[in-house]
Amino acid sequence: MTADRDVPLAQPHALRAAVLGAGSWGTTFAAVMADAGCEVTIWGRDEKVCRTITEEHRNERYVPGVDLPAGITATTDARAAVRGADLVVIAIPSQSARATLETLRDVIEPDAVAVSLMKGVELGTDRRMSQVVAESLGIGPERIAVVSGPNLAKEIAHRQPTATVVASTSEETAQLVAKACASSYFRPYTNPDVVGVELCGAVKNVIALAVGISQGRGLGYNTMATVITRGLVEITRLGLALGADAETFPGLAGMGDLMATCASPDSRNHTLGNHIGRGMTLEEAIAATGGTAEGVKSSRSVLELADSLGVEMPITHAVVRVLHEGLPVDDLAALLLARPHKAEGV
Ligand SMILES: NC(=O)C1=CN([C@@H]2O[C@H](COP(=O)(O)OP(=O)(O)OC[C@H]3O[C@@H](n4cnc5c(N)ncnc54)[C@H](OP(=O)(O)O)[C@@H]3O)[C@@H](O)[C@H]2O)C=CC1
Ligand SMILES: O=C(CO)COP(=O)(O)O
Repeated sequence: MTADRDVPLAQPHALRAAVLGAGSWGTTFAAVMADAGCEVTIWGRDEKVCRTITEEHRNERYVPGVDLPAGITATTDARAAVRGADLVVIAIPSQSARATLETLRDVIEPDAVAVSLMKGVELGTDRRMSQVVAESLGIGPERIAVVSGPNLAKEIAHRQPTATVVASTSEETAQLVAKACASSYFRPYTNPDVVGVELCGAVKNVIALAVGISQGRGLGYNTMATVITRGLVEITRLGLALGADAETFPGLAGMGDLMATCASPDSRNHTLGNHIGRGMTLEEAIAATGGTAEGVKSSRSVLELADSLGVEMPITHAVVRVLHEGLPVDDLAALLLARPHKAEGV
């Protein structure tokens, strides 16, 4: 059995964490870890954002209206943030992870654990983020964890309760990271299935784009339920081809996150899809959405990965055709349904 396992709530402790990324999830996860008793330093690119986090305990640009724990500091010096950190948490767009982490390879502590919060697949290499982290920081899988689940930052920033999955091939590492983020409103479960948990996080963004596009075209809940359900099937198919555990897909990182992202108007992927469905160009939709919608780029790398394994992903394929190959949005539904008869199932 490798399903999500229960983890007792952590006692406060003083792990030192560096969070790379002062965006909505980096800032929110920093607050989660501070609430769990960690000493947290955020690295951000914007001097003003860093100053207001440290001095006013606010990040109005990315987490408006939220008072952050007073102990969190922020700096524009990534190397200073990482030096001495027990945990290096990465919350920047997936496509920028490799370049950023390579500059920190020589300062990360020899026993530090890297924690990926990113939900994407690298373009050009089709690597999952834990693979990018391993290659760019030069560390083994036992020092890497992935955190993924139904974790819309805006809700968590307001301390609304949710659960998540901490995945690592090392149970010790998974437990460490789970304890570093466990609180009364944030409930981690551990899972050794890094491949499955990461794929779920990356591909659900693509499925949320498809749901958003359908809704933007005025299609209803039957269509939404069909896309979500068949979306989970194609995520599962890809995951199994990559050696993931079948039990991960109906869990928090799979069905849980898929539901949250496809249903919430706060999801950037869902929102961006909606803009496309209403007739915006991709550039207009990206600008109107703001923030990182990972599915736009990862739709292509996920499809490449699937093609390389001979795995069919019709919804992902349709999203790629609409976003990147000029297929009119009105043809999306037809493309999803115009497939030869097959029995239901993976
Ligand atoms: N928001 C959410 O609810 C959740 C997000 N995630 C995942 O977390 C990751 C980060 O997302 P999120 O925080 O929401 O994104 P945001 O768009 O809110 O913030 C992105 C952050 O990354 C920085 N950044 C942007 N481009 C680069 C670059 N080229 N190099 C280095 N830093 C860069 C931004 O800095 P600047 O402000 O200077 O541009 C900003 O600090 C994504 O993979 C996302 O899928 C996972 C779970 C929940
Ligand atoms: O991953 C998320 C929720 O778990 C956030 O989704 P978006 O990136 O679409 O906002």
